[in-house]
Amino acid sequence: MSLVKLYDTTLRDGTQGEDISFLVEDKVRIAHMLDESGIHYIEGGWPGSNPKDIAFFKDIKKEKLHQAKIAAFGSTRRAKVTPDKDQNIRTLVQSEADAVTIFGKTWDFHVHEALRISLEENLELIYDSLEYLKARMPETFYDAEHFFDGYKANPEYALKTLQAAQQAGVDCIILCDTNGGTMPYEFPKIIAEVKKVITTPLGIHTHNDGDCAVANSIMAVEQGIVQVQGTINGFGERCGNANLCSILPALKLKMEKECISDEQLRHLRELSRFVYELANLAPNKHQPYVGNSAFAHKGGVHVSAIQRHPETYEHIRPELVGNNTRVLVSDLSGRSNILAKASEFNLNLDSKDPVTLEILDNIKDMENRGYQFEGAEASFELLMRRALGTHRKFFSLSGFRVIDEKRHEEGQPISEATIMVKVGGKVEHTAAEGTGPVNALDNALRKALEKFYPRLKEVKLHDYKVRVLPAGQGTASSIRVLIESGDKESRWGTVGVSSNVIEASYQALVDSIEYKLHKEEDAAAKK
Ligand SMILES: CC(=O)SCCNC(=O)CCNC(=O)[C@H](O)C(C)(C)COP(=O)(O)OP(=O)(O)OC[C@H]1O[C@@H](n2cnc3c(N)ncnc32)[C@H](O)[C@@H]1OP(=O)(O)O
Ligand SMILES: CC(=O)C(=O)O
Repeated sequence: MSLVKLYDTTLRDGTQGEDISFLVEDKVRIAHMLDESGIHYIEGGWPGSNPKDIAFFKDIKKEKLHQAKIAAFGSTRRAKVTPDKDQNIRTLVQSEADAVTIFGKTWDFHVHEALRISLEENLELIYDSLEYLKARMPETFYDAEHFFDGYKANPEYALKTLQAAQQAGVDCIILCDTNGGTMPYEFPKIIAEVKKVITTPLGIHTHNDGDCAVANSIMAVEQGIVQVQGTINGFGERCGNANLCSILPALKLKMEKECISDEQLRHLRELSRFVYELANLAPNKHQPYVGNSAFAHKGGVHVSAIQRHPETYEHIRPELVGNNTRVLVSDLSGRSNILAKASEFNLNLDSKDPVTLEILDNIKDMENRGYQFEGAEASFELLMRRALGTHRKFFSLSGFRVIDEKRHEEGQPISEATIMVKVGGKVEHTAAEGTGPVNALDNALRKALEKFYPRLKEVKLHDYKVRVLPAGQGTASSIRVLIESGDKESRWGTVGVSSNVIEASYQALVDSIEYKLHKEEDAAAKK
């Protein structure tokens, strides 16, 4: 197995992505996580850009990392100054990073248009910036910006820029697909031409504008490239950078390259979610390898087959990257989906039991009426319990009333709910206010029930989604409400459907409460 060095630029190029920003403390936490995950180089930022990035390099010096090296990023010197006078180059040296990476121009068009200097002057910029840094930094890398576009426009000049970097003695020359439009089939020929004149180790840095960043990085590794740059979750400028969460398992599991350990790979999903969390973004559920849907099976035929052998519809074992197989329930289900779910919920169900078919028919009918169980597994579990006769009715509703009152044109409406419930023969009548009618109803219902079931206090409402179902009846359309609730241990989803948004919300709220009460009862029975 040959070694591929991983170079993460989440903290630099990743933050060039729209909506991505990290505090210095977040950057330090992410750096620790990347270090534990076996990443060899962590590009922490551009110290010549802003005080936050300078602070990162200062703070990270105080931290103990296991093996990762910290790299500082910048550009070649400005045209009219020598490296020792160039503020950007000086801050790179002052960062005291373990490695430095600077980008320079490869594409003659960029030299003319962006720098507005001669081609010869650009070669001088590259050479003497790198020579200066090489003498002062432990390791020096050169990002050949727009290498592939530059090569296609003027191969002779593009190679001359790489030669200037090689003459300055850099440790690695990184070929960048900066505009992200190069196609995988272009890589073998271009890299073979580079290797004819460049003996310095080569790296790859790709962007995802043509949706080929991961494929292009893999092609480059196939051509003998030894450093792969990318970001966690593919964060980065425009459409993002090459996604290391896809490249890592590809290198390890498909190409058998030495890069990180099996144990580190098993934490890949955790790493992905940690970075989403600190970026304050919802994880992409369809993300390959690490997303919630990456190993989620919906079609009945698929579910039947994976139960016989997982490899029928899974390209790797999900556990290898810290993920797991999921079975979804919908109108595309067959008996296998129902049986898999029953076993997941510890419910006894046999494939020959007529209840299995009854549940399946019920789901298909309900999905036709607008219910959706994919995001509402708790409602589905309750539906199964009802069919199996193991559902317990913890309370019954005697009635509720919700009032929304707006007293002035400019004033906020006031919402109030009253509810009457019966619990074991006792009647409870409560009222509560809320920030809206559904919140008021939720507050009143909990207030009434918490007296009997105090552990309901632990339940928090995490998400509330309303979807108008496409029946074309305007404000008289059917409404689907999906609620996500949770306690200290877990989260669960419930669903309600009605032409009345309050009724749809009530159904989803009641399912959420009943699910929690069943969960508590089952846990108590186990003890
Ligand atoms: C492909 C990449 O992702 S490269 C990284 C891009 N990332 C960023 O730009 C984020 C951080 N950038 C910044 O904070 C700012 O742009 C700074 C501090 C670096 C520079 O700010 P300013 O001095 O105001 O310049 P500005 O942002 O307008 O950039 C244009 C300048 O960069 C120069 N420049 C661009 N690329 C290079 C290069 N490779 N080498 C030297 N100079 C360069 C241009 O010639 C121009 O200088 P001029 O105005 O003197 O002609
Ligand atoms: C250097 C860099 O980030 C790029 O070329 O995309």
